[in-house]
Amino acid sequence: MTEPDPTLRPDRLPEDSDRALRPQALEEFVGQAEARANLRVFIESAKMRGQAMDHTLFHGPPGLGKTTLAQIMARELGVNFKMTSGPVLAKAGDLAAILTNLERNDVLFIDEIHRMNPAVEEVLYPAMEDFELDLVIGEGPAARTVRIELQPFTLVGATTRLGLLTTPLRDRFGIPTRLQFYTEDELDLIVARGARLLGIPADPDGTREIAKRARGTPRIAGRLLRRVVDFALVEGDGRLTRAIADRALTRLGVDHLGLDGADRRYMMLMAEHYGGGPVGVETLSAALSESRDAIEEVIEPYLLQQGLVQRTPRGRMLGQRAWRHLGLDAPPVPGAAPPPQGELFEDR
Ligand SMILES: Nc1ncnc2c1ncn2[C@@H]1O[C@H](COP(=O)(O)OP(=O)(O)OP(=O)(O)O)[C@@H](O)[C@H]1O
Ligand SMILES: [Mg+2]
Repeated sequence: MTEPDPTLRPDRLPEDSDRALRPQALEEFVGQAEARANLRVFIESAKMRGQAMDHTLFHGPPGLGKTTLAQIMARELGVNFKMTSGPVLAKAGDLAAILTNLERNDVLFIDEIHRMNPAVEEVLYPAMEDFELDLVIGEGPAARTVRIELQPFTLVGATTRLGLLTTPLRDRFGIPTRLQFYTEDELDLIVARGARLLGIPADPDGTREIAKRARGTPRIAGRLLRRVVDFALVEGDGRLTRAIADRALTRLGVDHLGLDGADRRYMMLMAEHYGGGPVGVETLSAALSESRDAIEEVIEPYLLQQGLVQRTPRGRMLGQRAWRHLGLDAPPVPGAAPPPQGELFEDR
């Protein structure tokens, strides 16, 4: 089985740390209109009050802008941005050290907050609630607790798996914000902006072609843009046209819905081996040699959003649209009316 091209997956790659395409201000951030409008109000209000903004949780599939929004928040609030992640905070002391070093109203960003060690999470509760830290000094009978006052701060958490957050942690976020997949129009704006920043002239139907095939995800849009620019420079005349975009994306294995090899393998497996389902995620995971997490976090959210796959209590099912996309006939549903198109008693 060939490995999927990492360009096409929303997972993080080193090239994402390239700041060129990352929006720096809320004004520049395209899409997520509702979240953006609300954040604007909460940021302005915190500034007017001179207080730390309420703790904010961003959740949603990878590559939709959680980290970007956290950085923008700090910049708009005019405070420092400190960043860490759940798996990195091994001991309670690691988090305590970070918290005691925060300045007034700073933003502390904890990525993958669902992967925090429970002992570390306990430290976070009083810190979030009362800006206090309870530290245990010494061991055994001599151990005592000291309370340390912290500067007020804003915790910004990010997670791709809201369901894995403990209830007490989730309840301590005043501003939970779900990020949605982007529309084609929004991605078109993002790609056009990216082309401008990369200094490449672009036709409107060239950027549109990338937007259509970016799987609703700005991170993928940015990567596809870079690859199309490579083709435009080497095989075209340096202009991002629809023809160049189509040729580049087809060469990368991105189909016209933006699905890549891993998406199609997932759908084909369901169609050919399980009659379209229902089939359990563990079974799919074993058959595809993909981790269950990768299937649930990376592959499925977009397929679900597009109505290509459905989640049922008995497992995953292929939608009608997926059968059509794969160019296959869906099996007849027992007891259902025959399909409207074609002859009623057509001999098949
Ligand atoms: N609204 C947007 N407009 C333009 N570019 C965006 C937007 N949102 C995200 N991006 C770009 O997409 C890339 C991914 O964004 P980001 O790293 O913030 O995603 P994420 O949600 O934190 O992903 P992960 O779950 O993997 O951490 C970044 O390079 C950023 O420049
Ligand atoms: Mg991130």
